[in-house]
Amino acid sequence: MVRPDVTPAAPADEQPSIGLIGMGAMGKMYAKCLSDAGWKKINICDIPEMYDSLKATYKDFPGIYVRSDGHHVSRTSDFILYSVEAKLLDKVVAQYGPSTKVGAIVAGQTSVKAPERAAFEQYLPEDVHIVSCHSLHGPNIPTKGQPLVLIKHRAPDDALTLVESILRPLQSRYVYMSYEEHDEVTANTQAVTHAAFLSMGTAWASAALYPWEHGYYVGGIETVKVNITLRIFSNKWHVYAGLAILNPWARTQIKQYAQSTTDIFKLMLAADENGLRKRIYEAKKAVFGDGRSSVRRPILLSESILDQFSLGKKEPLTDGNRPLANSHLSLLAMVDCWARLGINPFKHLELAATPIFRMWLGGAEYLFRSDERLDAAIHAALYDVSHRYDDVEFVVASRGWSQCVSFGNFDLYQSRFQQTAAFFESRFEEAGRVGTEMLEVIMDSVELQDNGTSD
Ligand SMILES: NC(=O)C1=CN([C@@H]2O[C@H](COP(=O)(O)OP(=O)(O)OC[C@H]3O[C@@H](n4cnc5c(N)ncnc54)[C@H](OP(=O)(O)O)[C@@H]3O)[C@@H](O)[C@H]2O)C=CC1
Ligand SMILES: O=C(O)C(=O)Cc1ccc(O)cc1
Repeated sequence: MVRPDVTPAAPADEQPSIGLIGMGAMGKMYAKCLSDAGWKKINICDIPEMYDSLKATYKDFPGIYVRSDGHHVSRTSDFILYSVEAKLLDKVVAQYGPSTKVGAIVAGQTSVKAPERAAFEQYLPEDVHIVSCHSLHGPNIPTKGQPLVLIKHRAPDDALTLVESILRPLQSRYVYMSYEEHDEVTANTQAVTHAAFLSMGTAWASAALYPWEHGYYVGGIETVKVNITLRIFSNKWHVYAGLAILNPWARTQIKQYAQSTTDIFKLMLAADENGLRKRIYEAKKAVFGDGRSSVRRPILLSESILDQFSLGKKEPLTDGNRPLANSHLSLLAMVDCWARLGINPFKHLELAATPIFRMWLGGAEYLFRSDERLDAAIHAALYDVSHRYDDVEFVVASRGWSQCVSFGNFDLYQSRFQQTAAFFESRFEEAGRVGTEMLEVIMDSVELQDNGTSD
């Protein structure tokens, strides 16, 4: 029996055997980190066709054993983590779940938990435990300090302690939730945030416009929009499709985002200044408070920091000596959507924010905390038509993504995603590098603030 508080310093015969099924981006990240830390019995597999290439990749990794399939991994491991596509999970667990070793603990890395829970409950034998997890960040972000959700679903306390011990080398911050809480929170944070960036990408691709090349989307929060959009489209489509389509809460959030976008755009077209100001300022009050009592320190995105990460080599277009105003429809709609759904994004920020959600909330806060900036956006939305072409594409794109998610259509999602991704593909390498640097610098500056050392 393995001690629940075991560490990688323990002799190999006292260590738990760890099983990783699915050796894509996330499986690889976990294998490397756990092996580097000194866990000595890590069984891995992907689909059988990948066996030889996995053997070659891991030949020099101490403690990593490539197995022929998930049956072998399941039969030999005390802790088994499935890191496969959400849509395939049911099939994969149906196949290998019944082979799980008696008394083992099973987890899933799946970004959406409703189908994972159903598959585990249906196919795992009664004599195995379920303690699931979810790293709330992509595979290219350092794991240290990032939220790692742990879900003790069907297990004694000791099983949770053992999972904590096994995953401790990631140095992530454990966040404890139930399966239901997980899906509600990630619908509020990830799914609706992705809807905004997917819509921006599709809008720019539909307009055949590389946003950083024309001086409009250069510098400040425009840099966040461009870099995160490209980051999302360079990731795997199935990650975003799964967490939006299979999450029972997500379609409501994404639908409201598209509705907020449309409603605001109608007020813009009607040049209804009173109506638009009222709606935006009510949303601001609901999400950011009345400005008199600041309950928390702002995220503080700094223009000077963000400017360093712009993909655009052009100077931003200006109006006199100010940067050209943008309606920031995507951000106005985001805050309106949070307000209408009664979502408090700051509650999620403290508990379970992904780096992308943190950046997006930072962008919203940057715009909404300053009445001067917000008024400039409202004024541009009503009277400056230079962004109208982009805004109309954005409305169409956001409704298209919402429909695609509510139809639950994976094929349509894949086509939409890949079509837009193809438009941006030539810049993925640069955008990935610059985007990672940007996220790291912003996360470091947040850490400094949290430690009270930024002043
Ligand atoms: N990427 C991200 O940013 C994050 C992803 N996640 C979640 O983690 C999970 C994995 O994502 P990610 O690693 O990015 O995706 P990948 O597509 O990179 O990896 C999934 C892997 O599982 C393999 N697989 C499929 N079927 C089987 C099987 N029967 N036996 C063994 N392996 C199989 C796939 O093979 P094949 O390609 O041939 O299908 C693929 O190599 C998903 O559920 C995702 O939602 C969670 C946090 C962040
Ligand atoms: O940070 C984000 O929202 C990302 O896009 C990366 C990501 C994708 C899927 C997850 O389950 C967790 C993180």
